Amino acid sequence: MASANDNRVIIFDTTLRDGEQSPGASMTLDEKLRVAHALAELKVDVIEAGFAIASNGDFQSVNEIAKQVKGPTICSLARAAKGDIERAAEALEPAENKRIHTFISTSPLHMKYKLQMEPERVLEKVIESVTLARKFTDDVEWSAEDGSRTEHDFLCRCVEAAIDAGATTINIPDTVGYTTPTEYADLMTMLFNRVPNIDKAILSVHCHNDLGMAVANSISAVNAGARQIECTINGLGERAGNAALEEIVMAINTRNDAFPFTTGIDTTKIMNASRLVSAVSGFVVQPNKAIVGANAFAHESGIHQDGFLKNSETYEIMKPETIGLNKSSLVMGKHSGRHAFREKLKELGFADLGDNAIEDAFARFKDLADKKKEVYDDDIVALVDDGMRDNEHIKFVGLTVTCGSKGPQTAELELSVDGEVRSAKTTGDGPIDATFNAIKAIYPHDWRLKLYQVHAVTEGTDAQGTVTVKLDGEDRTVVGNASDTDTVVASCMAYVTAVNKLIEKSKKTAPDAMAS
Ligand SMILES: CC(=O)SCCNC(=O)CCNC(=O)[C@H](O)C(C)(C)COP(=O)(O)OP(=O)(O)OC[C@H]1O[C@@H](n2cnc3c(N)ncnc32)[C@H](O)[C@@H]1OP(=O)(O)O
Ligand SMILES: CC(C)C(=O)C(=O)O
Repeated sequence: MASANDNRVIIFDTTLRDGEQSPGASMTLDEKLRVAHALAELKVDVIEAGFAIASNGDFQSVNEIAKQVKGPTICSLARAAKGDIERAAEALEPAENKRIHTFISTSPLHMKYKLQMEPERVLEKVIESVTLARKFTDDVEWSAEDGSRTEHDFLCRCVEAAIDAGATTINIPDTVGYTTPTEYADLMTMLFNRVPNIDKAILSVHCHNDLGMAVANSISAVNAGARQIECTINGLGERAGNAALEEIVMAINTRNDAFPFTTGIDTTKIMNASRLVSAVSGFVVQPNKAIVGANAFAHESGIHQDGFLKNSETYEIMKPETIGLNKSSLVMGKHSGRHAFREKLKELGFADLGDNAIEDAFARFKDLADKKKEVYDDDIVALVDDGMRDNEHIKFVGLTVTCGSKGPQTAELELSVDGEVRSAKTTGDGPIDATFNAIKAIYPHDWRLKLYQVHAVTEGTDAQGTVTVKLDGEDRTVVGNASDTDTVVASCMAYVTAVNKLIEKSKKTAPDAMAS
């Protein structure tokens, strides 16, 4: 086991206990098991699986995790109460490695108002609870709840008594996220200096984020000799949350010169764990969240994108693969420049576009970016394709539709196919369906309509309707866009654009023998 003499920091994950205490974050048994397996893959050292006395459901979760999840030590929380400790022991019974984590408040405020106990009674409870827990396992953690607001003399007495009673880990929580990095480090130093048997236990920290300092406080305590950090995925937890596991681990990993410690964490599993916890807890990760936010490895500004493309280290201090992300993303928006635009075009399969076509498309991209928050890949494909309409095999000539409640809805369509005008008159379930049927009658194909979307680009009854059509070809999906004040005409043109793209693509991929 790690001690203050070596640099290995124990990662104690409490996503399933303190994380689940976030209002609205309750998880089902199945969800908890999935998270526990993800935590084992991440190689956390300890999983606090729940608070066994809290409910039958919590008991069952701890018990199933203890049965099924191999690798990490499995832990249950318990108050300084016989029933809590016995229930925790029962739930943990099947675990290969089990820990009972018992706690009681030690600050004057908590003892007086919450527990309504004299300090001497609290001290007795510390000894009784740790002694009882040790009957079930050699691995007992004792926490001084509200430890950072506890009087030093009393804290030292409690810690010494807990270690004497058999606690192997001593946790000093900053329960209400009140401490500061320097103050918390000094508290650790004070304990190392004043508690005579402190070398017989690992000193642990558990920080809340009420002032946004949970990660800084945790690392500062490790600098002062603590060797266990209690944390959660995505910083989930009571109120403003707990210290975020991914931030702690990546701070140690990235700034090992400043924080010369190691953890057992497989960082490539971080993203997976983060996404899972977000999905099961329903707590969306904010886009600008460190490490796992959607923007943590995304660049939109032209100057940053240019620097990043020349050397990613100009704007990235970590490699996305380190946390299990495929790659960084270049987000295209109004702040993007030509370097990123060219790169995006290459990514989208337009590697052979000439300089003029790129300039032209870039100008149209900037116009679009002024109107839209983010320009998606499909938008870029559509605007490049719009500029290449010269390659059209099928051209729109004219359309008349009859619609209304008396039906049937009919479309009379004229298209020019490779220069020859063809027409068809068809019915359908509404004017759009009738029109699309007419296109199929003129140019028969099996391609499937994947998406049909209409939105107005201007206001009023004369608004331009922009239609997006996605067609699924044999090996490629294409998008066709078109705008017109007549939505049915725009729909027809968007569909025809998509058909033209699939014809172009199938020509390019056709074997020579067939082409000749
Ligand atoms: C800082 C933390 O995160 S601590 C963990 C917080 N997590 C939770 O509370 C989630 C699970 N909790 C629960 O399900 C319930 O609170 C239970 C089952 C534990 C207890 O429920 P109840 O018996 O109804 O008690 P209730 O929650 O209303 O009050 C807590 C009682 O525990 C006492 N208590 C609180 N902490 C401790 C402790 N560490 N050791 C002993 N007693 C404690 C309180 O003084 C209070 O006692 P009282 O009933 O004599 O006044
Ligand atoms: C029970 C302890 C560890 C806790 O969650 C806290 O003090 O925040």
